[in-house]
Amino acid sequence: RRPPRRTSLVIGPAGSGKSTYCSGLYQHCETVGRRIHMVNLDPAAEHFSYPVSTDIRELISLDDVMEELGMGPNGGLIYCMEHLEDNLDDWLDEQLENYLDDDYLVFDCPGQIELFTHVPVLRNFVEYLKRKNFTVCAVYLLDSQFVSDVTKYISGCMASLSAMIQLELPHINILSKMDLVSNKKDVEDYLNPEAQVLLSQLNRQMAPRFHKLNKALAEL
Ligand SMILES: Nc1nc2c(ncn2[C@@H]2O[C@H](COP(=O)(O)OP(=O)(O)OP(=O)(O)O)[C@@H](O)[C@H]2O)c(=O)[nH]1
Repeated sequence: RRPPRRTSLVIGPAGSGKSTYCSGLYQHCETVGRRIHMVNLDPAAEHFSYPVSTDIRELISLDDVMEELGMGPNGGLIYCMEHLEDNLDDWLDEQLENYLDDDYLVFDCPGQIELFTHVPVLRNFVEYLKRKNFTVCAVYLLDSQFVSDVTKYISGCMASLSAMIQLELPHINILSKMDLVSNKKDVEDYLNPEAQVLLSQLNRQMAPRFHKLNKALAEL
């Protein structure tokens, strides 16, 4: 049996820094002599700061779908991803044949949160990769502004947790845009937060009728 091939799925909300992370990772691998290929899975992407080896837009692009089917950007995106799903066993199979077993593949995904919270497309994509003998890791980018305030922190954690549950993959959270954080100590406080501290911060900001909900969230 061949050893598993390695890949990661770069996910996270729109604008969280996925493409920038991919670009940094590409440069790092180039420097250390590791063969890496970047796969663009965003049918709406236009500019890249890394060389794209395989591009979903060769199969389908959001512009074409919106123009030809009269769909809006979100419905069109889901349509494109479902089209990809329907073409995994031919189009993507053919693309993956170009790579060697030891090559590292990185999939730069679209930022629409529904793709990794409740729509099954990415989940099915992951199952496909596993069938093809890939080990898959989820890399979840979160803008560091989400660790500047307790309500944003809860919302950021919930979105990440939802991706963890939906994809069931080894999961790495990465805080992006750390250079924009003026007080690094604030971030440290959120890395291993005490439930009780979160709860009292939440309760201070919110009306008493939310206190029971806050307690349940802080415990989670
Ligand atoms: N200051 C700073 N800006 C960053 C950093 N990472 C990303 N950005 C900026 O944030 C914006 C969005 O970054 P992208 O890498 O395009 O984010 P994305 O998640 O790929 O975006 P979508 O594909 O549209 O979902 C760009 O203007 C980047 O230059 C960072 O570490 N620091």
